[in-house]
Amino acid sequence: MSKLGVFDVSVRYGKVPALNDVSLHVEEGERVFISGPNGAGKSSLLGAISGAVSTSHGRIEMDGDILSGRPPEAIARLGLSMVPEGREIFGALTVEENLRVGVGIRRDKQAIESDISDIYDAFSILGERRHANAGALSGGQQQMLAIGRGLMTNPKLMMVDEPSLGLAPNIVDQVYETLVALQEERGLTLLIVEQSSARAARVGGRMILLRGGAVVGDGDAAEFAQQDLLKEAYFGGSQKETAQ
Ligand SMILES: Nc1ncnc2c1ncn2[C@@H]1O[C@H](COP(=O)(O)OP(=O)(O)OP(=O)(O)O)[C@@H](O)[C@H]1O
Repeated sequence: MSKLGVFDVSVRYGKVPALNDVSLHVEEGERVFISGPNGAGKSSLLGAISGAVSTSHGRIEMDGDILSGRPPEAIARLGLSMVPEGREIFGALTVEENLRVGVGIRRDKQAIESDISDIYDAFSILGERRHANAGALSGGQQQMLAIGRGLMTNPKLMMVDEPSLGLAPNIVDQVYETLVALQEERGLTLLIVEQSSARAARVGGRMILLRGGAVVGDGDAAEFAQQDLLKEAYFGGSQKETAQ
């Protein structure tokens, strides 16, 4: 049984189709990048899995439990965590208050403090700034906080929507390095929206390419990066879709 199974899922916004019969499987402990041009349906896919977006067709399962039709809180309780695009941290709350926002759903209250200290170990800047308002953090620090908050529900599967967005390349390196280390430590399964095949190849993992609401590719991120480099060499920057 796969960790995550998406079976023929469609999403529509009124008359606008966003996903058309998408099927994919993610195995336990895998790191899978979802890539594709703007409007391909990447955020809609993550929204459908997390329960934030309704599906018009199909079925989604995690560890054999059917997620489709359940509200986001119930899906979070089953062990799925979502780090949204734009991070959605609470600027007027402190770093530590942000980390504690989602912990109400946890049953293992005694593990909360040790998880907070693990997050401060992984992202030391968050520990140093634990009493600062989150709104005063840099973009990279806010991304680290969003990931930290995503981990506070002790998920089995974490989805991260465009962690690179708006960050300088060296900060993106730092965010990914820690994300990969945390994944290995915790045996997490990761699904990450990442536009850059080159970046995904450097981090390493599998890549699923969406276009027009459909899966048009599934393989090693390094192969996609290679194809994008070739396309760029032949056609120049105008043909690039996933290379950056
Ligand atoms: N709330 C909404 N209402 C109407 N249409 C929407 C809504 N959200 C997304 N869409 C449309 O659904 C399609 C897929 O959008 P989605 O945001 O899932 O793609 P994406 O690959 O994540 O794009 P981006 O990289 O720009 O974030 C697009 O045509 C988009 O315009």
